[in-house]
Amino acid sequence: MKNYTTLADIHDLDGLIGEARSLKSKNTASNTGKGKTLGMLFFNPSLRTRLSTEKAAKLLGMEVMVMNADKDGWALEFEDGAIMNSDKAEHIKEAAAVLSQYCDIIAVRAFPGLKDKEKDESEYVLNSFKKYASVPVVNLESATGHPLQALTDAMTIQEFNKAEKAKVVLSWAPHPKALPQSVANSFTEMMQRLDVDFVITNPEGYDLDPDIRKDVKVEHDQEKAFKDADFVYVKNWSSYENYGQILDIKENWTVNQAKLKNTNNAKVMHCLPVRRNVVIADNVLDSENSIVIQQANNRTYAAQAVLKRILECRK
Ligand SMILES: CCC[C@H](NC(=O)CCC(=O)O)C(=O)O
Ligand SMILES: NC(=O)OP(=O)(O)O
Repeated sequence: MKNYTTLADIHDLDGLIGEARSLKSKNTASNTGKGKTLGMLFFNPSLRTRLSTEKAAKLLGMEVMVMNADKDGWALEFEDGAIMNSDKAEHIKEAAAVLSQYCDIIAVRAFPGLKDKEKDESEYVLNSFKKYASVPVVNLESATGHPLQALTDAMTIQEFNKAEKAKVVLSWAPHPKALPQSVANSFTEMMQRLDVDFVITNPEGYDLDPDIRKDVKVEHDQEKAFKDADFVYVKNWSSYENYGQILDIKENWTVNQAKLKNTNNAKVMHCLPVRRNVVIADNVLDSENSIVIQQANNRTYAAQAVLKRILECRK
């Protein structure tokens, strides 16, 4: 594994999930990454990704450097050939080349602007780092995907599944802000690689990118979708077809205990952070149905397995 920027970088999914679960059961440090440095750049906030990936790197014996690139770094120019006479102080060409001298792996978080679909879908930040860095690049959530989260989610479903073929439902839920489709996109891609019965439920106007959901069933009636579900993965995303917009939805899509009545006593998942009583009600998050904390714990081991594969590939 050279880079980990999309789920296409995973060629042996069962093996990678197995490695993550094995690392979790051992939970001991190793020297795989001794003398190596992970550099993490955050252009947006984080709790889980920042701390779990740092822990993962340190469990491998790596040094870690973290930077709030949006606050502490120079404003970066990503356009090739730009005449840099305005507010951008440094070109990604120099920034990525210099970082490649300090770090053995560069990891980047850069959310979409949600204003220009084409620009966001170009993944210009992540792909510029891939183009101009001379070391592997890891996606800590980008404009269109969150592959570390999706690997974690697959590992968690495998850990908790009791059904021969689990029914997994990705359910939209409301949110006061316009959020990326990234987590929902990567979860949707990942569920298509697992042997599960996968359904997406969202209001009209919130269908995800058809190139990502392909022929996955989309049910605009949340109650119908929840019937016999073993896992309900809850996440907000802004409209894709009315790009970046929040639409006026009359029905109540907040996931509460009453909505789980027709499920198969479903386990409820969310990548976190979660807006309580807007996205998911307290009576779900504080119940046995919720596995969001166990899910967040798995971020460390998913990241450790990915970093380990990248380091082993560099030997
Ligand atoms: C891992 C999730 C990161 C991000 N979530 C948010 O930006 C939530 C922010 C908020 O609730 O104010 C998202 O939805 O992609
Ligand atoms: N799920 C996730 O990526 O959380 P953070 O945004 O806190 O890193």
